[in-house]
Amino acid sequence: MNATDPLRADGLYVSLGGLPILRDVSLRVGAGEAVALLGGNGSGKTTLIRTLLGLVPHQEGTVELFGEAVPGFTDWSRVGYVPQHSAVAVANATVREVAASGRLAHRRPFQWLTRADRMALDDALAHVGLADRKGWPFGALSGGQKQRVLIARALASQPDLLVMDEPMAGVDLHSQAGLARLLTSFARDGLALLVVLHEQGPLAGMLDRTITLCDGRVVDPEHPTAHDCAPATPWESPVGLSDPFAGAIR
Ligand SMILES: Nc1ncnc2c1ncn2[C@@H]1O[C@H](COP(=O)(O)OP(=O)(O)OP(=O)(O)O)[C@@H](O)[C@H]1O
Repeated sequence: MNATDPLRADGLYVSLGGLPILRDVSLRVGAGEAVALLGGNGSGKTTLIRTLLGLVPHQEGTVELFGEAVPGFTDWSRVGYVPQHSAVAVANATVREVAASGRLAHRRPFQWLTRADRMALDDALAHVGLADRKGWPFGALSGGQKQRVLIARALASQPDLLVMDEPMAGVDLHSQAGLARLLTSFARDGLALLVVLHEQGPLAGMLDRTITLCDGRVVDPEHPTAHDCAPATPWESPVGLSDPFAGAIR
């Protein structure tokens, strides 16, 4: 265990709207480590990463980024965050403007982009294969392209820790494989990665560990059945029809 791990959380409890959402959650991500956060719908994955980034307050426990307690941590240029793209609505901004917001923690307010800013931006957009879409309105992109812009935004900050919430959602298989190769090379250079996934998919080969949440708790890999968190069974029609619209009035 290293006191300056990019990310550490111990004994986190979080409630929202009076309901317990996270219970006694502890985890760490070391430099160069790639960790996947798995779990069913509503198990608390998004709440956990938002708590780790100080966006949701925790009632008990501790969070540390690079050895500094959250809240109180200030060096946000070291942290990249890719939210679910559906959570971002900036229809009138261009692709470049959205990606440039990833450089804010490096810059003074109201200053032009420096050469270093422009190079980091161009690199990030090239990495996600969107260099030729710089001037497009963000709102005109497909869901998968938006997701890639948000990844570029996080990469533009040249982070030491990258936290991603379902980055592959809506991204086509070819781009997923490209992103997996990119993240593998960044991890080799020391990037710490925490990524929420529904399935490991193309990232499986680069993951060092997985952490599974069930009902707001980390599932103990030694006793995985301690809570009833079997994967959800496929949806079945109550009348036994395989096509959910088969009984609709036409
Ligand atoms: N602001 C809120 N107020 C009350 N309850 C909330 C709030 N945000 C989330 N929750 C609840 O917390 C639980 C965990 O939600 P969360 O979004 O963290 O799960 P998740 O594992 O990311 O789910 P999914 O895979 O479907 O995205 C859910 O039951 C959700 O309804």
